[in-house]
Amino acid sequence: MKRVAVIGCGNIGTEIARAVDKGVVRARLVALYDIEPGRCRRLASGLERERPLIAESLGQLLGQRPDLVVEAASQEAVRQYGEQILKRGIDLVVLSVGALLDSETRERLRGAAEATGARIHVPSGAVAGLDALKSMSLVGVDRLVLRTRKPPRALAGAPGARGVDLEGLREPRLIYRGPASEAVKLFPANVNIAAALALAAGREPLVEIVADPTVDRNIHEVEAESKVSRLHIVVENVPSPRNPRTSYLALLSIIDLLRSLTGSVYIIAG
Ligand SMILES: NC(=O)C1=CN([C@@H]2O[C@H](COP(=O)(O)OP(=O)(O)OC[C@H]3O[C@@H](n4cnc5c(N)ncnc54)[C@H](OP(=O)(O)O)[C@@H]3O)[C@@H](O)[C@H]2O)C=CC1
Ligand SMILES: O=C([O-])CC(=O)C(=O)O
Repeated sequence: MKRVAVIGCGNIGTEIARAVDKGVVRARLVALYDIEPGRCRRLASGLERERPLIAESLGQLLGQRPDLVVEAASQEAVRQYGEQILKRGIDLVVLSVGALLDSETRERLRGAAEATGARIHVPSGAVAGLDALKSMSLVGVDRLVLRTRKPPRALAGAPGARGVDLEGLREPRLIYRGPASEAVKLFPANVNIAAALALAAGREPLVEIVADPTVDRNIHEVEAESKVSRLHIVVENVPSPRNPRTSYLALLSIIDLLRSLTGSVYIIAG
């Protein structure tokens, strides 16, 4: 069985650990790491099958010889640890995909991966259509737009929503319009999918974010045009139970990716 280690013991790290513990992902969970080790201890205490090492550093985590490391922490964590993991020849699943829109970080990680043959994996998250976008990118995507509509509480705390009276909103309000590379800095926990779209399409989407008190779902609309196809996809997602920012579909897409990477049947669809 593949050996998996997780960086970040918050919402998503917890879901991943539980999925491994329950056998939904057939792998061994060998190490956990977080800035705050107490979070890893709490998480590990709820696991039944195997107690992973609570690492005090990245070095200790890598000492457990993982085949795969999942970053479920922050864009900063991708910048801090990504290169060292890949340089050891270990595959990396990046959830804070926004970090990869910074060209310096992306090229550093790409260089490390190419040097060792390790791979960087990005989940499809809360959207669909990455498969078609990747195909369209072979002839060039001429236009790409992501319109994200979330209930105000899902946007609370984002640097880009500072100064907006989210609680007082009675009607939908456009609170951001601009390039994906800026959107992922201003809304780091809300539009990682903008980065996944950019990587698939080979160009940045224009991102619009609407705080909408009339909806209870996270809605993502993708429009793309190339000379071979026009794409229009709308995904209406139920928020995940523990974190309204994250769509439940995004959690499932991460579990599904891990099942593909650790199992013997590999269906490539994203
Ligand atoms: N690709 C996708 O589809 C999606 C990706 N995401 C992204 O995944 C990441 C995890 O999300 P989520 O689980 O909800 O976040 P949480 O905040 O619940 O958990 C993240 C944990 O990682 C810790 N952490 C942050 N930075 C570091 C670091 N440099 N080194 C070690 N630990 C660190 C945090 O500590 P502290 O709180 O002290 O910072 C926290 O305990 C986020 O970046 C989020 O934006 C989210 C949804 C969908
Ligand atoms: O889950 C969602 O709706 C999208 C999201 O938070 C992200 O991509 O960061």
